Amino acid sequence: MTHHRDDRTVVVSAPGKVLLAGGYIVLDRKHSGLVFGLSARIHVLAQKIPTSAGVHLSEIVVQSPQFLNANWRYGYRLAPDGGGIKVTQLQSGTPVDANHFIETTINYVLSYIAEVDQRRATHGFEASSLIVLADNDYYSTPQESSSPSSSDSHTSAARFRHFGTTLRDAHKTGLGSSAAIVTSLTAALLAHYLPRDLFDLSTPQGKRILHNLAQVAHCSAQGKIGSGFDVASAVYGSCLYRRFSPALLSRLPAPGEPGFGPALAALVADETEGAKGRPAWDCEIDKDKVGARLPPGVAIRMCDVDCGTATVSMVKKVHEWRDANPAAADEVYAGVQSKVDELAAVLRDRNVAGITPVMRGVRELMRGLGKSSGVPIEPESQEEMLDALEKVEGVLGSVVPGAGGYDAAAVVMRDDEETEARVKAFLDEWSLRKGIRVRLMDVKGDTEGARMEDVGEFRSWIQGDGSQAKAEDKKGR
Ligand SMILES: Nc1ncnc2c1ncn2[C@@H]1O[C@H](COP(=O)(O)OP(=O)(O)OP(=O)(O)O)[C@@H](O)[C@H]1O
Ligand SMILES: C[C@@](O)(CCOP(=O)(O)O)CC(=O)O
Repeated sequence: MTHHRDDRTVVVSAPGKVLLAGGYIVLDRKHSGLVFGLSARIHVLAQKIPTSAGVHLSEIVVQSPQFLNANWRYGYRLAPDGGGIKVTQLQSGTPVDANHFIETTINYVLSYIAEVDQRRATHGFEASSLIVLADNDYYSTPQESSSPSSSDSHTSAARFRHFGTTLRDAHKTGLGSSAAIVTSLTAALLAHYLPRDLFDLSTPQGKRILHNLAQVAHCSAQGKIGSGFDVASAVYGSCLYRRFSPALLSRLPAPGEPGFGPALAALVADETEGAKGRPAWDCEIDKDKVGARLPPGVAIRMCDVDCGTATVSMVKKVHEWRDANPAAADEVYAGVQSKVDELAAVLRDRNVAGITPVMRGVRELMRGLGKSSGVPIEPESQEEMLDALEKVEGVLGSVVPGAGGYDAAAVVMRDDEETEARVKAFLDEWSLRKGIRVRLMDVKGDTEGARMEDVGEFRSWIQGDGSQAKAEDKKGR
């Protein structure tokens, strides 16, 4: 097997998201949503698997060391007739749950790479190891488990907690783990296997490739139900987002089918045509309308409510109501859209006094949409809590973000220790009084999207002696 000089050791991270305003309406291309990236990131480390001389491995191993039984091994082969690279999960020993998001992403990304880098068609892919490390706020921490991840010899162990459960039993906090993992895994594979002239995350072209490919993989894994705002913010960070036409993906053959590889590469490169002969990717990702930073002294924080919400059925019910009541729906959707635009404007213009009235307006309209459609977008329990929370000194506004429901709540508040202490005290008291568990997470709104990380910070996760990482680390800067 030929050694590819490009099989670099890399770490890429992508942020979680919070859709502050525009839930439901952003599913319709006529409208847009205001999404912020979060400081909680999912990191993926990609490295070669060291093998002894003469030993040839042909697999990709993915590990998520913060969870039990979270190791997946994949084999891959070239499918005939341009079907791309077909990936299959290999099982040995204890059966492992399939990880649909990871398997689909590897399938799409290897197929893309084989298409754009012709050397791969002849030499194939060397074995690689991918390690997924999620910032702790993605999951509620079980009270009984506070043990650090893996062995204490890992310097980054405290930073990436072991959750003491399988992924299936983990309690997500709703920060968009699937979009962040699909995005960081896509970028890590691209950066590991491709030379820099074909993929460089620091360039606009690199970000476009990452965005288009991650959207396609995420949509496929998710069953094409989302607007894609979460992948857009995982790549670009905070933005005003208008979705792409759903028809864009409809002509792509399924992985393994004849013509899949070339069709995927053309779609990612945006060489296919959409409506009226325009490029197929018609999404709009506007960072200028949101501003490069939050107003000084203002933070977006998240409260973990530790309950789940069934987003898919909520979307279905809202759409049923909209289809049955088009005139009323148009009016509510237009109202929400004007609040989306106003909120983006007050944040961009650093108009701190303007935040409270606009956010109240967002809540009122979303509550109305929920009541009309019979969907608990801002359920009474959340309404009561947010009303009380907004009375805490330093809180500027709050909202049940995204699809709403019983998941996390977002709070826009003064970014100082006194306000944080007051909010924490309020949530402690509220939890006690209501017999629930609500807590302020460490995560904050952050405008940056996917980025290459310093490999040196992840040295303890590198297999072998880490010397390759040291060399790459120097090269990368
Ligand atoms: N740390 C991880 N390691 C491996 N896979 C993960 C990890 N975190 C999430 N995933 C993948 O993402 C899936 C969760 O995606 P799902 O869309 O249900 O949640 P989400 O994106 O966090 O939802 P929300 O938008 O409500 O925040 C998991 O089933 C798994 O496939
Ligand atoms: C309801 C919807 O508009 C937002 C869902 O957001 P979240 O997953 O609850 O953060 C769906 C979507 O845009 O994909």
